[in-house]
Amino acid sequence: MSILEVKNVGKRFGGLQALSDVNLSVKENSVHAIIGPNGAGKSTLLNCLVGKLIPDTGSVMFDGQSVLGRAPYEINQMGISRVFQTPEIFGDLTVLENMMIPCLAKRDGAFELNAIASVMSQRDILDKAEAMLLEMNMAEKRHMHAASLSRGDKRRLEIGMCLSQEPRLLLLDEPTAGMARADTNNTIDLLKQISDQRNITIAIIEHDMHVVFSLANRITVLAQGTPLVEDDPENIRGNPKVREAYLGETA
Ligand SMILES: Nc1ncnc2c1ncn2[C@@H]1O[C@H](COP(=O)(O)OP(=O)(O)OP(=O)(O)O)[C@@H](O)[C@H]1O
Repeated sequence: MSILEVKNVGKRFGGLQALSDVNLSVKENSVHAIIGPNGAGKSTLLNCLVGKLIPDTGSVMFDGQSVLGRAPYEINQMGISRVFQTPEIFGDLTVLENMMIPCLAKRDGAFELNAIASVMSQRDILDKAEAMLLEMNMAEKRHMHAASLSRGDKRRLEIGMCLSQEPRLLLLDEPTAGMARADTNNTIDLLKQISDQRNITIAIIEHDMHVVFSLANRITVLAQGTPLVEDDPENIRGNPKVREAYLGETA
């Protein structure tokens, strides 16, 4: 069963047709990668899924409900959580305080940063944040300032913060961009663990084919704003159309 259905989506920026006739069906509990050369429209598509952009044409349905016209926070509350290319964490707060923010937002629907101090004593929020840090293998770093974490750990923290909102669909925009190989491999292992142990669907935009083929069980290739092919990884790997679209990029 599909949890996300994109039908005939088009998006134009002035004279540039960034997306045209995009159809995408993401199966529940799958890891679905969206790949394609630079400028293919991957980020534009992702932005259409989370309410940052409104497509000119087509529909985007999540779990049977349209996301179009809804604000990003409403789409988030529907169960779609997004991890950005640059980690969106609060560098001046500790790892634990960062993790408490989405736990608070999940419980209360909103949060204020200065409320963190007063909720340090609230057992349920603290317990939830600590449990998530344990799951993310970051418990021993709970009192470090988030700014001092390695790139891989910042990403790990941000993924944990997204999961605290208990999303059904996790969207990842190049989660390993700029990482050293060791951090990339740790992130792959973390995402595998999340996919195996949680009732969650993952959609990932990624340039690193090592990451794509390590994680994805379905791949959509975008080229010039249109899906070129959607298939299982083993069929994508040797597809001549995909190789041609990448024009020498590793596919
Ligand atoms: N806000 C915007 N205004 C004008 N043009 C835009 C805007 N956003 C994206 N574009 C253009 O739309 C096209 C698709 O861009 P997009 O960022 O979606 O591609 P991408 O596949 O994510 O590329 P990359 O892999 O380099 O991140 C590009 O030609 C880009 O320059």
